[in-house]
Amino acid sequence: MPKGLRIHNATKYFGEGPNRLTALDRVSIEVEPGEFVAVVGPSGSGKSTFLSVAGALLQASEGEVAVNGNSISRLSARELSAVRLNEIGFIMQTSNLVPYLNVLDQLLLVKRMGGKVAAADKALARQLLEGLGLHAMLRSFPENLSGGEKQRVAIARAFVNDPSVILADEPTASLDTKRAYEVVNLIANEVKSRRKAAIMVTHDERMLKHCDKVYHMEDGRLSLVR
Ligand SMILES: Nc1ncnc2c1ncn2[C@@H]1O[C@H](COP(=O)(O)OP(=O)(O)OP(=O)(O)O)[C@@H](O)[C@H]1O
Repeated sequence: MPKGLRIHNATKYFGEGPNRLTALDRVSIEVEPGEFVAVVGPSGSGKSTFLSVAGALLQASEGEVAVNGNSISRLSARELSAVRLNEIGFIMQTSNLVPYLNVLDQLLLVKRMGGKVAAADKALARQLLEGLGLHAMLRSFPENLSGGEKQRVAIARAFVNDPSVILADEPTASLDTKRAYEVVNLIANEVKSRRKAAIMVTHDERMLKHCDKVYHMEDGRLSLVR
């Protein structure tokens, strides 16, 4: 099966019987390694549900999801958790850094969740942080970082397990325009150079120029805009 992210006819229902709501309606998408796609759409259209299904946080009610060539549609909760740790990097609206860990340790914490931290892990963590312009801040704590710097740490953290897929949910929501451009540009650069399949949900049309494709979500249906 091809690498990257493949979703075929994914439908997600919430509730049952007459209260059943179709949050995702036969959604299909293929994102290749090195491809950065955006998903835009109104509030309540299903974007968060879509990212949750793509990121193994929620199972689709129907349809197929494959990550890095492996179907995740029939995995146990434990197996899904391993997929999330090893194959998916999440970047959220706010950086969600651990207040009492310095910048380097924010990344090493993720490595520790997967087992022992090797010298190569530390080297990758440093390389990512330095590539994102944080070389002078490896020992800084979150309280001493600006919003843009915190979000750059969150980007590095998403890449540190070398996942196949990067999912970003409104990563610029808490930033001013200049910082927002910087952050999206940095995500795009890392996605390209490290060959990740990446999806960004955004309300901000100005960020779309960094993306290879743009999809629109409406009433749980996904369509290609460009
Ligand atoms: N856990 C849930 N249980 C029941 N309904 C849900 C659940 N999660 C989402 N929904 C419903 O599914 C639909 C899609 O919601 P979703 O959060 O995916 O939209 P969204 O496009 O991300 O919205 P926003 O931009 O406001 O975050 C909405 O009608 C929402 O109320």
